[in-house]
Amino acid sequence: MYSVFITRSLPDPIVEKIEQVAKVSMWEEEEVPVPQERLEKELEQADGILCLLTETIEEKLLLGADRLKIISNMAVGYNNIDVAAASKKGIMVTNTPGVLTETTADLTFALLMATARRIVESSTYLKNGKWQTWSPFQLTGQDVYGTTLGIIGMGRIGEAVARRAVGFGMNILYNNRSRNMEAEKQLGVIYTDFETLLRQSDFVCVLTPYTPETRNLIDREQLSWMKKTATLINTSRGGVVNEDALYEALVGHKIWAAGLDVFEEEPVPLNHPLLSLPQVVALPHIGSASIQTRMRMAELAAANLIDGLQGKKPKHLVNPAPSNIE
Ligand SMILES: NC(=O)C1=CN([C@@H]2O[C@H](COP(=O)(O)OP(=O)(O)OC[C@H]3O[C@@H](n4cnc5c(N)ncnc54)[C@H](O)[C@@H]3O)[C@@H](O)[C@H]2O)C=CC1
Ligand SMILES: O=CC(=O)O
Repeated sequence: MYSVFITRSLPDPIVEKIEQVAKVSMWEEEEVPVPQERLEKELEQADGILCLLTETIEEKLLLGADRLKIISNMAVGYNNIDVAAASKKGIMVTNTPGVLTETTADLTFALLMATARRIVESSTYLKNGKWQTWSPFQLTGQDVYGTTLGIIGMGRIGEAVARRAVGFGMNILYNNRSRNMEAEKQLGVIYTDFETLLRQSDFVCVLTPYTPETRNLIDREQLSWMKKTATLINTSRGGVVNEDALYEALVGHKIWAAGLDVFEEEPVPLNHPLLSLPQVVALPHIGSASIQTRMRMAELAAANLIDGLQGKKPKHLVNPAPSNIE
C-alpha cells in the first residue's frame, strides 16, 4: 500500500477516498500549518503528499524524499513548490485549476465593489456610533458602473472577472502574455500594452500567477502611471505588487485605494503599514473560500494524488511526466 501525507485536516469523504489506495497520515491542526521539520520527516516516507499553499516545498526539503511520486497542491497557484527541483527527482506536481475560477472571480469583484464604495469603512463607521446624519459627501466613493477596468492576466479568473464587469457596463482593457482572441470576441475586451492599461484604468485587477517574471510587476513606476482616482485589486499573490511602493502611493494619494486578498507574508502581520490605511480593504486570502469550491478543490487534489500514486498521468500535471508514466 502507498503512504500519503496530508498537510491539513480535510473532510472525511476526501480522506476515505485516499485511504482506499493508501495509508494516510494527516496533520490534524486546523489553524496551524505543519512545521517544516515534521514535513521533512513525512516526506522521507511518503509516496504522495497532498499539500496547501501554506507549505513551502523547496529543493532541500525534497532531498530525502526518495519515495515521493507526487506533490498534489490544493490550489491553482503552485509558486510554493520548487517545481524544477521536483522534476529533477521525477516527482509529479499537480494543481487544481478551473474549479475555483468563478468563486475567485466573485471575490475579486466583491473586493472591487467594497473598495470603490467604501463598504467596510462605512460599516465600521456605523457600528462605531459615528453616524449622526446623512450628508452629501459623507463616505462617498467611486462609481463602478461605466468605468474602465484593466485586467492584468487574462486567464481563467481574469476572463471570469471580465464577464462580471460586462454586466456593470465597464469598458474592459487587458494585458496578458498572449492575446485572448476568444475573450475579445465574446466579451469585447480590448488588448493594450501594460503602461496604457495602467494609465487608462479606473480599476486594475492583478490576476497573473506568481513567477520570477511577475515579482513586483506593480512597482513604484507602474503605480505612478495609475490615475489618482484609480483602485488596485490584487487577488493573485502578494509578491506581484511591491507593498512598500503601494503604501507610499496610497499615503501620497497617488492612487485612490487598494483591495488586497493576498500579501507577501501570510498571515500578514497586524502591524503591516497597509493595514493602517482606511482606503485598504484587506482579506485573509479567501479568494476560493466557498464551501462548495473548497470541496471541489479537495476532491480534485485527491484525484490528482491517486492518479499519480497509481502511475497514471494526473489531469492537472504542471511538470513533465516521468518516463514511467504514459
Ligand atoms: N486569492 C485567491 O484565493 C486565489 C488566487 N489565485 C491566483 O490567481 C492566479 C491566476 O489563476 P488562473 O486565472 O486560474 O490562472 P491562468 O493560468 O488561467 O491565468 C493566468 C494568466 O496570466 C497571464 N500572465 C502570466 N504572466 C503574465 C505577465 N507577466 N503579464 C501579463 N499576463 C501574464 C497568463 O498568460 C495567463 O493568461 C493563480 O496563479 C493564483 O496565484 C487563484 C485562485 C484563488
Ligand atoms: O490562492 C489560491 C490558489 O488556488 O492559488
